[in-house]
Amino acid sequence: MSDKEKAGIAAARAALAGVPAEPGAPKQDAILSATGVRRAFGGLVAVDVEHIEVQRGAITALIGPNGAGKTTFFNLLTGFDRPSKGSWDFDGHRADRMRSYQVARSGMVRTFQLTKALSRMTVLENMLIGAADQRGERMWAAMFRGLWRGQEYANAERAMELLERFKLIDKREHYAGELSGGQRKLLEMARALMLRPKMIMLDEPMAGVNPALKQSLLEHIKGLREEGMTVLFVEHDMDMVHEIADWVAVMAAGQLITEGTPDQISADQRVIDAYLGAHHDAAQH
Ligand SMILES: Nc1ncnc2c1ncn2[C@@H]1O[C@H](COP(=O)(O)OP(=O)(O)OP(=O)(O)O)[C@@H](O)[C@H]1O
Repeated sequence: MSDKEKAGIAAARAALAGVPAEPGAPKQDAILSATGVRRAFGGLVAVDVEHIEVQRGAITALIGPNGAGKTTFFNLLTGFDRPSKGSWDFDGHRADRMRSYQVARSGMVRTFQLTKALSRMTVLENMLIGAADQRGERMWAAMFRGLWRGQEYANAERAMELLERFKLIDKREHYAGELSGGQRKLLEMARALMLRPKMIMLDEPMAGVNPALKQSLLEHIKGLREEGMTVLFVEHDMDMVHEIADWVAVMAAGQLITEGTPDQISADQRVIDAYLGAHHDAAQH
């Protein structure tokens, strides 16, 4: 483990050291703070989170059995769905009324459970599309060709740097559809970084990834914390949660049932009950 990595972990863990292991616990420096977030689909309440704070610069795992509401909560926070009620601040700004592209631009960027890589476009084109919601996509940019071009070159340079870092550089002219599941996950993470986010939200980054690439993905995620980024990820694989999470939040039936360090969470009877109670298949997921 490098010194930089050790320092990153130490800072994140120190910030969380005094935080009580209970739902909604206040954090020393919360980058995200949400209150009263509820989303119902007809009679089904998918999300009903009273309060949650996410510590800046830490890696937080969001776990819970299938159908607990984790993806729906991600969708709400990132503007891909609208809550029935609730409000939240991201990095000091009210974010619950923002559209998804505004959320991304404010520094909260997510990936999806099923990657959204466009299979009939090349890896490099996928990267450039990831940045497109900055200047290029806006109408006015077309009127200032020079500006737009400048942005494009900067984007291409950033894209190449990231492809190098994620070991996808040799694939840049390949169609994304030719990549393996794991490589697609890497591409999705690289693409999210085009926007230089403050917080990155990963929805099941390890699903469908072979063991060899898993380790590499883990290292990339740890690397994000070293750079000062905040990471919030949904994951079923408890080994992975143990290996990289500084903090764990647990959802069940739409609610945040508890929070704590990975060790505290594994020993928590409510968590054991939530997993074993409703969905026996969750452990194999
Ligand atoms: N668009 C929708 N319309 C109706 N019901 C929905 C919709 N999206 C989610 N749900 C329901 O909301 C509940 C929470 O689903 P969600 O996908 O958020 O759970 P999850 O914790 O992410 O599950 P998993 O771990 O399986 O991905 C589920 O009962 C699901 O069927």
